[in-house]
Amino acid sequence: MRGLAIRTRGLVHIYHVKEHDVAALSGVDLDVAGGEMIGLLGPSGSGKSTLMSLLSGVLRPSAGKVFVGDTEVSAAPPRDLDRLRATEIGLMLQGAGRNLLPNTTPADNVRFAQHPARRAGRQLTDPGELLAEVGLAEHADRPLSELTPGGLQLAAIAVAISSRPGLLLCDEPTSQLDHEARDQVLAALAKVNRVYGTTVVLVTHDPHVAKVLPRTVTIRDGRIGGEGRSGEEYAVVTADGFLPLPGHARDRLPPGTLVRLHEVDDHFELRVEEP
Ligand SMILES: Nc1ncnc2c1ncn2[C@@H]1O[C@H](COP(=O)(O)OP(=O)(O)OP(=O)(O)O)[C@@H](O)[C@H]1O
Repeated sequence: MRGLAIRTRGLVHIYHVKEHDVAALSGVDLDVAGGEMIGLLGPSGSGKSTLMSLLSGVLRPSAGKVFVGDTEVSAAPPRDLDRLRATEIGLMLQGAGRNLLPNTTPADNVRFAQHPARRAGRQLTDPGELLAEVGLAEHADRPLSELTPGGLQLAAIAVAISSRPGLLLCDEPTSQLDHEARDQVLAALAKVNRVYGTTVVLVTHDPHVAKVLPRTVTIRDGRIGGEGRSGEEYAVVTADGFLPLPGHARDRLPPGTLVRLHEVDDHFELRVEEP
């Protein structure tokens, strides 16, 4: 039962588009302990999917480093990345269908997904057992077309964990599901995390999902804009000493506002200098 830790330092990613460059991430320092389950939150376009692609080695950062366990993903040669994704990093793309082969069954999908891990010499769990773990025992050999949207998402989870990876990355696993299906998907992910110690990182826009996660990290404008721990919101000091303001404070403290940081007994106070 080993979950892989994540460490990113000074992570920058720039997309080069024809006429201009887009800075999707502008210096992300993120630490996730092995065996944690965290949510990545943030407005559309803030850089969450880019961060997931960098963690899985699908993209290489423009600058900075990504470590997953002992592997420096940001510097690993393609062959090592292929092996890592076949065995140690499970990736669930947004939309169940993108993770599944159509016109087949959940069991066929898991079996197919296990090929690369089998070639890498990994000991593998029986597809039926994996599907039972996520709650799909009765649907293992049914055509995918008979599954509900929630069932398809559970099948996608089984595919993503088919090699028993140490890290599971899920992009919006509960989007477009009704409440019951959302809770089943969340329960399946929590089980993978709890029973196998797999580190789980999931992107979500759903406040309900964010609320039930022990830790959330909010990405804003390509940086870590804050963290939530058991429902409490925190700002996070960056490696170079910056402190991003939480969204609600930003509205009241426009750029250029002068503030003073006072140390008072055992805490700090932020005082706004009146113009
Ligand atoms: N392939 C690409 N080429 C150019 N720009 C891109 C590309 N992918 C993302 N971007 C830009 O990078 C920034 C971050 O995008 P990203 O998809 O990582 O954000 P996101 O937080 O995942 O958004 P969403 O919640 O809408 O999925 C955005 O400005 C986006 O337009």
